[in-house]
Amino acid sequence: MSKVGVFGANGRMGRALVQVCQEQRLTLGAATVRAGSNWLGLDAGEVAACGKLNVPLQATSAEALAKADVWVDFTMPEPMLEHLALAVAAKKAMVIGVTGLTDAQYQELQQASLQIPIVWAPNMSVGVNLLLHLVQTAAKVMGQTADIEIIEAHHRYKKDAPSGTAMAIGASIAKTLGRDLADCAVYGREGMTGEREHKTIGFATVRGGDIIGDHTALFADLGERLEITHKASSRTTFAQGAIRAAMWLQNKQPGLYSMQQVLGLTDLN
Ligand SMILES: NC(=O)C1=CN([C@@H]2O[C@H](COP(=O)(O)OP(=O)(O)OC[C@H]3O[C@@H](n4cnc5c(N)ncnc54)[C@H](OP(=O)(O)O)[C@@H]3O)[C@@H](O)[C@H]2O)C=CC1
Ligand SMILES: O=C(O)C1=N[C@H](C(=O)O)C[C@H](O)C1
Repeated sequence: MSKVGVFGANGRMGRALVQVCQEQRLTLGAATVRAGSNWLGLDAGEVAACGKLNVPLQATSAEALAKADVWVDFTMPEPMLEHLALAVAAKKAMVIGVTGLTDAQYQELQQASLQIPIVWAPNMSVGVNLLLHLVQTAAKVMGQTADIEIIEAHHRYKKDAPSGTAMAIGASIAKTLGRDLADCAVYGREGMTGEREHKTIGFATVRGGDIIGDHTALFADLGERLEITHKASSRTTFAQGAIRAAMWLQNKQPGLYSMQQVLGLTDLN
């Protein structure tokens, strides 16, 4: 069984990942935090409130990477790319949940996947990955006449917008309708915007409190509307998905794999 390593183990998702490793009796090989962090040396299990695991939080380094077989990263784009370079050098598999990547950053991730196996997904929950299929069916049936809007809500601490999941929903719908999301996306509206342009896909972002993550794809036509909504009520759902991906990566060849592949959802449509 692979030993799991967690980058950013003091973060919201980092702590959820340590908890899930403990619940599933997996071996947490190492857990890292940024160099100079106040959390250095604390026990990863105690920080995650799941009991002492005798895994001290350490700074990310080649030495730390050697302690696990597969590394999970829910940090931020820039540190994630630094972690990725270390993983490539050490030939370690990676599960990456970081969102808000620029095109150039995503291309770096793709390049790294020529050398190591990587799962990257903006949302690791089963429900959202199913939703990504359901919206394709809705788009096929209603997408030519309905107005399509994607609404997402997250906690006050979230740094990127729209969420990575909202972007993936938009991309999935646009692809089904033969549209280019870069051309048809509208990110928020203000002032005298004029009437809605029919073939656009709108995005609305809500930020507040401790909302874990809500996403709605709205297909609004004249006389009726369809709303497909997913609401996460715990970060555990994302962490369980990530750990499932980590186990799935065992003995995989280098490549960039999706959560759809991990969950066996690739031939639903
Ligand atoms: N794919 C999915 O299913 C999900 C994806 N996410 C994504 O995961 C990411 C993290 O979310 P969340 O856990 O809420 O965020 P947090 O802010 O709670 O955690 C971020 C972690 O990254 C570390 N970090 C940030 N900047 C740096 C840096 N420059 N160098 C080293 N470490 C750094 C933080 O360390 P420090 O405390 O020292 O700053 C912390 O450990 C986001 O991109 C989010 O969108 C979230 C949930 C689900
Ligand atoms: O930052 C978060 O919290 C989340 N981010 C992901 C995203 O940007 O889609 C997934 C999830 O909704 C939680």
